[in-house]
Parts: sequence; structure tokens; C-alpha cells
Amino acid sequence: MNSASQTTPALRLRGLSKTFGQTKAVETLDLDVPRGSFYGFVGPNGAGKTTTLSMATGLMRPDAGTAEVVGVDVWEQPWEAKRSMGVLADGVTLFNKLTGAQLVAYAGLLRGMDRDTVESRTADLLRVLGLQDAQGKLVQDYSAGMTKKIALASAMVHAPELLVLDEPFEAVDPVSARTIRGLLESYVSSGGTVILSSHVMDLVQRMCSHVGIIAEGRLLASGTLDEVRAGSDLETRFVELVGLEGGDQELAWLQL
Ligand SMILES: Nc1ncnc2c1ncn2[C@@H]1O[C@H](COP(=O)(O)OP(=O)(O)OP(=O)(O)O)[C@@H](O)[C@H]1O
Repeated sequence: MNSASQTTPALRLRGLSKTFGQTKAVETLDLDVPRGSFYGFVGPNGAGKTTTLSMATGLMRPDAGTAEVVGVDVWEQPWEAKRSMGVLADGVTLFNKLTGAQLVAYAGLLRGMDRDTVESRTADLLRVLGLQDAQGKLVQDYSAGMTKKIALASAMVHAPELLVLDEPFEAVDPVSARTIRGLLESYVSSGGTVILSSHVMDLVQRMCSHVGIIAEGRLLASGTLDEVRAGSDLETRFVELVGLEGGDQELAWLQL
């Protein structure tokens, strides 16, 4: 653990902005994710979640603004910042000519871990995530759910202070999803911080202590789950804030 105080947010974003051509994907976004929180980042398709998380984790350079992980600037001190976080990115190609076991071990070695610890943690992760039988198989031959799980294992192997997970449950079967939920919940109980993006409101409501709602690149609400849902359920609050564009409509030609 670095010397940042316990009150230093696990993730602190200030004025983060990104424009692609005419599209303002993220606009001067400020966000604090408290340490020890389980933070759900939600928003409609194209809201700017992946762009925000990519800039926050050093995968995409912002046009403006700063990102700090436990007080360390991600763009000024990338090496130190990256040691403190584990990232499951959306749509990033893995080194898929490696086997599952090699990929996780590689992630650990890259973070400066010794080989024995890497090997024993890799074996633990593969066992817990049900990938033991596929450990010798090339990642390019993994199914979508297996790929998600091996990427998650690679993000966790160095036991970072912060886990940033873009859609960690997408394509994952219910048994594995339950295992992953359990792993993340016990990680947070032990003092870790998770920020995850998801479209599944029930899951966010069930797991997360804090929530942020983003739409059109702007943060519309952020705080504890109870603050954000304001006496309502999260889905209702989400629709109130984001609007029902395209929702609750019918197509006459699809009525058989
Ligand atoms: N590399 C890119 N080039 C051009 N436009 C991009 C690029 N990446 C994202 N965008 C645009 O930026 C906006 C935000 O996209 P982003 O992927 O961050 O949204 P998201 O909230 O993660 O969406 P989803 O829930 O559908 O995954 C969208 O309008 C998208 O089309």
C-alpha cells in the first residue's frame, strides 16, 4: 500500500474530457470513488462509460483532465499507478497466442511479482473460476465467457488496491457470475475497492454500495446507492434521469 491517507479516494477524476470528431464522448467529468466502496458505473449505450474508464486507467489519453489512483496520477506516474490497480478492459485484445495460465502468469510477472507467488495464485484463480481444464488451451480458442474470466484473473493476480472492471459479468454463466460476485464481495470486505460498469440494474443494486449514472458524457448522479436511488429503485431512477428515448415503444409490423 502506498502512503496515501485512507481518505484519499481510490479513484479521483477531475475535468476528464474526450472528443472523437464531432462526438463529445466525455465532458469535464469529475468523480470520486471512495476507498473500500463497491462502485457501480451505469449509463445507456454510448454514454461514455468505457471511454471514462479507459482514460481513468491509462489506456486512452484524455484531451483534458486528470485521473488519480490512490493519490497517484495515472498519466504522470503510470508505473506506480498501474501497480495499484487491476483492469478488465472492454474490447481490448488479449495476448491470445498464450495459454490461459501463461496469460495470468504474464500479468503477474509484469507487475513485479515473484514467479512462485505468480504460479500459486494463477493456479488458485484458474481453479476458482472453473478454468482449470482450459489452462493449457490458447486464449484465442476460449469462448467469450472464458475470455472474460481469464481477463478478470489477469486483473486480480497482483491483489491491487483498486479493481476497474468494464462489464465483468457480460457473457459469464450464472454459476461463474456467482463465484465472481463472491470473490469481489470478499475483496471489498477486506478493504479493496471495485468500480464496475454494468447495464444490469438489479446486479448493481444488489452488489454496489455506491453508484454513478452517466449519460452523454456527463455524470448525472453519484453517491451512495441510497442517495442515488432517492427512495426509488435504481432502474426507475435511471430512467428518470436518463429519459426514455426509444423505450416503451412498439413496432406495428412486429405485432403478429
Ligand atoms: N474510438 C472511437 N472513435 C470514435 N468514437 C468513439 C470511439 N470510442 C467511443 N466513441 C464514441 O464515444 C461515445 C461513448 O462511447 P463509450 O464506448 O464510451 O460508451 P459506453 O457508455 O461504454 O457504451 P456501451 O454501454 O454501449 O458500451 C459514443 O458515442 C461512441 O460512439
